[in-house]
Amino acid sequence: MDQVAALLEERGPVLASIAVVFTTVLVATLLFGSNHVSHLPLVGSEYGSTDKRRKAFITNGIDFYKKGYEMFKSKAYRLTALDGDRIVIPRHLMEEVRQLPDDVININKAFDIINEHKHLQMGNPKLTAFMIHIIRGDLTRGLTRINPRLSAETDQTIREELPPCDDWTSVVVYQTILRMVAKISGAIFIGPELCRSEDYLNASIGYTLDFLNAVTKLKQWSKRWRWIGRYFTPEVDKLLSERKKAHNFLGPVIEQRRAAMKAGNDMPDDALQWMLNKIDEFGLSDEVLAETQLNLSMAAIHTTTLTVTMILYDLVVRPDVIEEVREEIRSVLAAHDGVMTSHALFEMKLLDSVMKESQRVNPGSLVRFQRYVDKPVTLSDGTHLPAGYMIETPHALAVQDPTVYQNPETFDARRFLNLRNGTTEDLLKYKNKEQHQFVTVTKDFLHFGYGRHACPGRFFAANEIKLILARILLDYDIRMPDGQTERYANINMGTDAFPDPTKEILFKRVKTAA
Ligand code: HEM
Repeated sequence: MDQVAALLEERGPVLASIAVVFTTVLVATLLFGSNHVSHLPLVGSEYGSTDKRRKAFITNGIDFYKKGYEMFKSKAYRLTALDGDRIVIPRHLMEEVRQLPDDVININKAFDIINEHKHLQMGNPKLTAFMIHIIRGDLTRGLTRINPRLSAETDQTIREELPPCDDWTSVVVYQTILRMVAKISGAIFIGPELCRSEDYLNASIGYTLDFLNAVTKLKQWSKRWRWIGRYFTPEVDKLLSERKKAHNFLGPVIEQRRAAMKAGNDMPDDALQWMLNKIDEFGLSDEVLAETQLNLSMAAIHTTTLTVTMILYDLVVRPDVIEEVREEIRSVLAAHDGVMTSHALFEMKLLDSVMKESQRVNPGSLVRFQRYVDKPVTLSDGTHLPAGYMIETPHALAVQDPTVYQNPETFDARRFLNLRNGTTEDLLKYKNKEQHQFVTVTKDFLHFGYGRHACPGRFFAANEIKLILARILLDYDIRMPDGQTERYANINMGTDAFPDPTKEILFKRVKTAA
């Protein structure tokens, strides 16, 4: 005892310092350690264990987000989704979060988790980087040059895909628009002949559906059993066999292009060629090139189709809006010698407003900006994001919040037009009112995501959507089937909402003066 007393007397200050440092490290680890999240409130805790919360999320997911939004508008919170705990980031922190580097919040790893890439043999980050490079550098930059072709393809495809419609004719909207979008996009992705082949259409349309089916079915297995569940999920085998078929179709197409290049022929101006021109620079094989084409279709075709279908469902129950939009299209075209140039499309500002309002009212997914936290980080308000967690933001709730947009429950065709030209009060107080355009991403409107990974295809999509809608509205009258006046309800699946793909509307060709 005496020895201990002597030691304490002699080394007391040193031991005390060690104790202070040890305690500080311990407290800091507990508070901000890589997996520490208890400072974030947990929505749904009343359901009990993680497994019970996960099950409750399957049926009440939307309520979880709504509750979290009401309770913690300006604070991050947690909830347990299908793949485990997620951290939901409030709108005001998005400006800060979007600037975090990719090695801190990672979109590719988020897609790996959301889309079950490991089990579906997908998710090559080099391929994704290559595809984004082509979309940004060749497709978007070339839009003004490409637009006349896109416009001609749109006119031709609408004539091909719609029946004659000499009298009122019923059309299944989603299916028809899907083929239109696949052909029109395909004309720019792979060329105007191949995009019309049924093999290409099957690959570009069917593959995405097979992929969505496989992911949905696989997710029904609990996360820890998916590696084995994959072998009992026929939808996964279907996806893999369809991928093989798509490669069998695309392989020879690529070989022919290579042979034509070697022979010094004039080469087409399409995404396949832009890819061939740059693939060596990226050190990728022709096999990966075929996969890149498939991924391009997956990113582009269904997203664009869902958007056009939603807009048509919104418009068909509002004949007065159709008339106003039509007037705008006619007067813009008159000022542009009847040609749908990129500038003419930009001038269709009411149409742009209708498109954005349709996205606001039908946000598709409740959440956006899904990222995987790869390295822990603490935000300026003290919110700690531990590594290994998924983060996201409740976009759908923000765009329907009366403090963000006035009378959010009303479909106001002119909402974004009036915000752009300053005739409505802008609750968001943007200095640059052009931020209310369809293609603009802001922390308040994340339909196309946000930050450096915001959808790179949105400029192409916006042009294509405007061209399709403008041509349909100019050449056809549309109306609901007899006796129906209500907009077709969306189908809710978990936290996503889709337009009903089975619904029909009536088309009749507008008689032009002889
Ligand atoms: C209206 C149609 C479309 C919608 C609603 C849409 C929506 C989105 C969203 C929400 C993201 C995630 C962004 C983020 O989390 O920050 C995204 C990413 C992406 N989109 Fe789109 N998209 C559309 C059309 C297209 C088209 C036409 C293309 C190709 C031409 C395309 C290519 C991509 C790619 C490659 C990414 C990944 C970007 C990255 O990882 O950096 N999208 N899109």
